[in-house]
Amino acid sequence: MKIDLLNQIRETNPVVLNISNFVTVQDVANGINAIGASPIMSEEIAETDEMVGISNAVALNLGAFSKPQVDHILAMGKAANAQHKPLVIDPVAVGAISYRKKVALDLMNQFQVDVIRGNAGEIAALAGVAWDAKGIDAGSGNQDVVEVAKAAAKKQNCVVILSGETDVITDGEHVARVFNGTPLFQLHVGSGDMLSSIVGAFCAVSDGDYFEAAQTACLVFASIGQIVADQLKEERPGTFAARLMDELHLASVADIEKIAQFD
Ligand SMILES: Nc1ncnc2c1ncn2[C@@H]1O[C@H](COP(=O)(O)OP(=O)(O)O)[C@@H](O)[C@H]1O
Ligand SMILES: Cc1ncsc1CCOP(=O)(O)O
Ligand SMILES: [Mg+2]
Repeated sequence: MKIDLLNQIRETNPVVLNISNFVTVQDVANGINAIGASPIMSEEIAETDEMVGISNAVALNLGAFSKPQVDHILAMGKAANAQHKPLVIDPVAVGAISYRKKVALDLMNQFQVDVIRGNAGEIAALAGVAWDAKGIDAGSGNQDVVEVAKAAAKKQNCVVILSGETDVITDGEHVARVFNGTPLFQLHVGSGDMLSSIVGAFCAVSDGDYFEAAQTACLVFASIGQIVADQLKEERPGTFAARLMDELHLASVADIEKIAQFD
């Protein structure tokens, strides 16, 4: 685990280009900014090549797309591949809505993603494993999440992050787990979207080791959430969200090393 990648983000301020969703766009932009990278959002297909050209990573969020946006997402994924920019996808609710699953799989047949970041319900759907997903949430299932994540990674030939109480990160062979975090993340819509784009920031400074970038992003994000939760005496979702932004900016590598739990 190379927690020092956090300092590299802060030193080099990489540009993370996002197709976001209207629900969480501001959280995602501010989350990227607070951790030390530079967000840019796009909603116009005509600017795709130029946008990808100025970016150090591309994050595609499938949270609330319309048909024209699917064309835009496709163009963005293809441009990221053509320009050798790291590509992350967040397949929001593909476990709950069959149309979304079909669109996500069609897209991933037409470009190669480097990292998929989803919750258990989403990753199980992409792996073709039975799971009872619930809307944007993970839902429930009794399959081993490590095996689910590995199956998805092998199928899509990329790194997969299956996030949750424990984050599982795998390239289909190697597996890492992050045990930090807080259930307060579940009380803030957009936690997963923020993580996915922050994974993009870590990929941008990773020299092509996306497995390491994905692990480190999970450890840093979950640990920062845990630091905030430890400051609160009770469950306060609003305060959690505001302080999460503060700590994304303030937390040091040493702060994270003190509480990091992973294998
Ligand atoms: N029960 C939990 N305990 C600790 N951390 C959690 C828990 N649930 C989610 N997280 C953390 O919340 C962040 C967002 O993940 P997740 O909730 O799985 O995404 P999504 O919002 O897409 O469903 C991750 O950093 C994950 O580690
Ligand atoms: C509520 C909602 N509806 C469509 S996208 C979205 C946000 C999902 O955010 P996250 O997966 O990060 O909780
Ligand atoms: Mg999500």
